Amino acid sequence: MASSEEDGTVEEKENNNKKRTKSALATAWLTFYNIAMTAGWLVLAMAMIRFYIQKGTHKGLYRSIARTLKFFQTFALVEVGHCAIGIVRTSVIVTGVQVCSRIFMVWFITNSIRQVQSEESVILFLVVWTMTEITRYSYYTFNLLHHLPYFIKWARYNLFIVLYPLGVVGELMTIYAALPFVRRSGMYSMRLPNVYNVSFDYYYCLIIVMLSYIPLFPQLYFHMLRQRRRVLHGEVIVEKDD
Ligand SMILES: CCCCCCCCCCCCC[C@@H](O)CC(=O)SCCNC(=O)CCNC(=O)[C@H](O)C(C)(C)COP(=O)(O)OP(=O)(O)OC[C@H]1O[C@@H](n2cnc3c(N)ncnc32)[C@H](O)[C@@H]1OP(=O)(O)O
Repeated sequence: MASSEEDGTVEEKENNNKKRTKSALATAWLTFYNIAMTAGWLVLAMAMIRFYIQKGTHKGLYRSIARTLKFFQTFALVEVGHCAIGIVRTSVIVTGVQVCSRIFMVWFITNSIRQVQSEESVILFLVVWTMTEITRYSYYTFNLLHHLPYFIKWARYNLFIVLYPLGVVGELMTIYAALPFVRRSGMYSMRLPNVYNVSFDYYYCLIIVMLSYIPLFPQLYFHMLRQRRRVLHGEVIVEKDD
């Protein structure tokens, strides 16, 4: 009897130790990840400012930062993994929609369609993304280190009110500007007849993507408004499971 109680205690201790090691590892990884991402987006901000000061135009800016942007935005896919394995308390779906829509914008629109790279709308979403990500990743970093300055917390949960819609405007205008080039070139499309007997039109796919902002964006925006109430005003919010 005594020995089984002792066994139970040893097991509990081992489990607690495992949990502590797991959470210390997770915290170490998240701290490293958030510092790297803050640095990455800061590098992008500096590169954009330097380009504009030197050239006095936004034309060519996208090409000059394309590699860094593609790297850091694509790396954000790791965040879907963070949610899936439970090391951050965020919905996989919310994070997945946010990250995938950005990756789609970078790889399948801006990177693929050279003609849109000099549009003002590209600069709009680039500036907005950069401001958001520097704030967001530095918020997570300072929060993990338990030294969160109030202005970063304030910026994280207030700036999005304006930046989120502005980013959406930039993204939608860029996709809209891409439509004529996509239609003319027939890129990423498959016409019948072909060996697979499948037809796909990227032009209509882009229209569907644009329309999908109507149901999806409000969900992301209201999610952030709920987070804002929870973090800044201490409201207890019960989120539905994924
Ligand atoms: C393939 C075809 C695709 C077609 C797509 C169709 C379109 C769909 C529409 C999409 C529209 C998107 C538009 C968008 O791209 C435009 C812009 O982004 S403009 C710029 C403005 N944007 C923003 O402000 C972004 C706001 N969004 C986000 O911050 C995140 O993406 C979001 C997932 C929404 C964040 O939600 P989350 O629930 O994570 O909020 P919190 O930051 O408050 O975090 C909750 C808790 O988790 C902890 N956490 C999260 N991540 C980390 C991390 N990396 N390290 C450490 N801790 C982390 C956080 O601290 C919170 O913890 P606690 O609960 O303890 O406080």
